[in-house]
Amino acid sequence: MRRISIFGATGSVGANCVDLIQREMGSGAFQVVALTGGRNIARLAQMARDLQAQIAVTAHDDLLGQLRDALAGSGVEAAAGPAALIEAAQRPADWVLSAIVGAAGLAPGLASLRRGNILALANKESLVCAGPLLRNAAAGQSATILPVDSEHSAVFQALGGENIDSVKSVTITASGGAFRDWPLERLAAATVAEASTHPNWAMGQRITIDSASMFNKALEVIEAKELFGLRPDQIKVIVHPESIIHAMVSHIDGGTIAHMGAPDMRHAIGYALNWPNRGVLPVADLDLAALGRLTFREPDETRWPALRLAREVMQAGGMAGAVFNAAKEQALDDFIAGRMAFTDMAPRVESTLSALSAQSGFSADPHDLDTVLQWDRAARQEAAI
Ligand SMILES: NC(=O)C1=CN([C@@H]2O[C@H](COP(=O)(O)OP(=O)(O)OC[C@H]3O[C@@H](n4cnc5c(N)ncnc54)[C@H](OP(=O)(O)O)[C@@H]3O)[C@@H](O)[C@H]2O)C=CC1
Ligand SMILES: CC(=O)[C@@H](O)[C@H](O)COP(=O)(O)O
Ligand SMILES: [Mn+2]
Repeated sequence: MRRISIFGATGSVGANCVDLIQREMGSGAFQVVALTGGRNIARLAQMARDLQAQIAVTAHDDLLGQLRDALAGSGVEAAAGPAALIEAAQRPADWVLSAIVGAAGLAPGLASLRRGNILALANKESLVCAGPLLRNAAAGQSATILPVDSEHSAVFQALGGENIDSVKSVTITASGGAFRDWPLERLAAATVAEASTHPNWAMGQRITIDSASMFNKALEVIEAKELFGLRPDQIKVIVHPESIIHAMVSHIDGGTIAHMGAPDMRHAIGYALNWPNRGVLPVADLDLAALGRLTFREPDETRWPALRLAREVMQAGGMAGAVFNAAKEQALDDFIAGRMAFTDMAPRVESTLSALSAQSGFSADPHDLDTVLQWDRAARQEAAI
């Protein structure tokens, strides 16, 4: 029996995980400790009831009353606010899913690693902001970070525990997102609704827009560096519109191992949930003959400047990742609110990186949570319109 907690249970990744757990209810395989959410109180309470969680936590203090009412008579504890999220992360558990969106996922994920749990990490932003902090926390407690992001789960599986020294390069695939085939001159007028439609994956709105701008892939390149200890020049991106191959690991002996599967996050989540074993998952089998062919193309960095920015961020090191992510989150907020054009997001992130680098370089200590959060705040302020 595995004790599990899900941070960001009400989101797209969280709900996929809840779906997998629900299918096992009654088998005694899992005991649910904590489920957390944000504003979707009805969904959080229903999940907590269905999974008989010990505690349900909303990130928002002002929603505690609503959550308590929704859980009345269920026996599930209710709590609210950032401190309650940390307290939930510190509860004894064997496996914790980090699926809050954005840098807000960093502190609970860190608290969970410091408790020595297995952290199944969908929240790529925390590695981009504070990779060394998380890696140190994991090493100090003999805790494990398991990738849940589909490309990184694919790399992990393709590596199969082999020595990273035998790896020549790692290629992660990019669908190209909503605007892959749009004429460049149309992009400035792209609407939020248009950017919020993904060709292959069903995901939350923020990551879907990040796929269209390729900021998602930019974050993932940095995530790959932090997770696998790769040099920046070893990490490649290729546009693969079908999203069937998720990543490829190329070895020094000329062999390349590709990981393939239907674009369904329940594979990567379920792989982490069953690790180090494998279990049957509700994921469609591949039918390659029906697919007919798989296609690939080089990413065009005029269309997707975020990829160049990711390389510059890795080169700069230190707090550049935290600034990059925070500026991107702010620009995304402004795009979603209608204050910024789609094509202004990357220039805004670039100018924020330049401004903060000019002030003090990026050389602060990335091993300290408060310092990371200070840089995050400064970057949001600088990036805001
Ligand atoms: N969706 C996908 O398939 C994939 C997602 N990822 C990564 O996984 C993470 C989650 O993505 P996704 O599921 O799409 O996101 P969603 O927007 O669907 O869900 C986000 C979750 O985080 C909660 N939340 C939002 N803001 C806060 C906050 N400030 N504090 C605490 N909780 C908060 C939401 O609560 P509520 O909705 O109740 O307000 C919800 O539970 C992201 O880091 C993303 O990059 C990685 C690979 C694939
Ligand atoms: C499912 C997943 O892992 C997403 O991060 C996905 O990769 C997004 O698709 P893009 O390749 O369009 O960014
Ligand atoms: Mn991904």
